[in-house]
Amino acid sequence: MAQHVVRVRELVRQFGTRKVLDNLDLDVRRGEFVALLGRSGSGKSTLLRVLAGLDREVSGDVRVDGTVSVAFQQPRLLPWRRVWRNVSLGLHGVDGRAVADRALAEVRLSEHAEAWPITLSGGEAQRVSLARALVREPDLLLLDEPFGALDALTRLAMHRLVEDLWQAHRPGVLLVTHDIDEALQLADRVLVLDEGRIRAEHLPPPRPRRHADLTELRDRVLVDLGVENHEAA
Ligand SMILES: Nc1ncnc2c1ncn2[C@@H]1O[C@H](COP(=O)(O)OP(=O)(O)OP(=O)(O)O)[C@@H](O)[C@H]1O
Repeated sequence: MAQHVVRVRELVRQFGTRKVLDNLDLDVRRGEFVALLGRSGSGKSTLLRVLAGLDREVSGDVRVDGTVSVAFQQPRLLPWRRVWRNVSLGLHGVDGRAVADRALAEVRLSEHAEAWPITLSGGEAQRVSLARALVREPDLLLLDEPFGALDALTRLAMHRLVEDLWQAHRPGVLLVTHDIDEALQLADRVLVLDEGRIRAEHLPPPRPRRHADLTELRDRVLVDLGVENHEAA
C-alpha cells in the first residue's frame, strides 16, 4: 500500500438493480497523475465520490492512504467569505492567512486575496478552488472536470498551472475529464471506464509533451470510447 495512494478491488456500486461500477479495480501510485475518461453516464463521478468518502453504499475493497482534496467543475466558493478565507476554510492550528497567501501566490492570485468570490472570473474562481485543495497538501487530489466550464484559452492556461502545481507538490491525481487532449497532455496514465470497469489503459509519451504528436494515441482512445470504429482508426 505504501507506494499506492489508491487501491480499489472489486468495487461495486449499484443504483437499484443497475451496477454502475461493476467489480472495478484501480490503483493510483503516490505522486502519479492519472486521467479517467469515459462516456457520459459511465460512472466517473460515482467513482470519484466513492474515493472522496462521500459515498459509502458500496461493496468491495476501497483503500485511500492519506489526505484527500477534491475540486469540482463548479468552484463552490462561499460567497460571503473573502477569497483568502475560502482558501483557508477548515484549516486548524496554522496561520490561515499566511497559508492562504502562499497558495494564492502559487495560483497567481495574490492581488485577489481580499476580493469577494462574485468579483472573480470563472478561471480565477477555479484557481481559488485549486488553491483551497492544495493548502491541505493532499496525498490524493481528485479533480472532477475542473476545467469543463472554462473557455479554451483559459483551459490551456489551467493545464499548465495544474502541471506546475503537480510538479511542485506531487500529489497523486485522479482527473475526470471529457477532453481527450487534456488527458493525454497531463496524465502519466489514461484510463477508460466503460460498463463499470477500467477497460483500457494508455501511456502517453514522456514529458514534456507540449509538442508531441499524440494523434495515433488519440485515435486509439477514441476507439476505446466507442467513437471511432476499429477499421477507421
Ligand atoms: N444518486 C443516484 N441515484 C440513481 N442513479 C444515479 C445516482 N448517481 C448517479 N446515478 C447514475 O449512475 C450513472 C453514472 O453516473 P455518473 O455521474 O457517475 O456518470 P459520469 O460518467 O460522471 O457522467 P458524466 O460524464 O455525464 O458526468 C448514471 O446513469 C446516473 O444516472
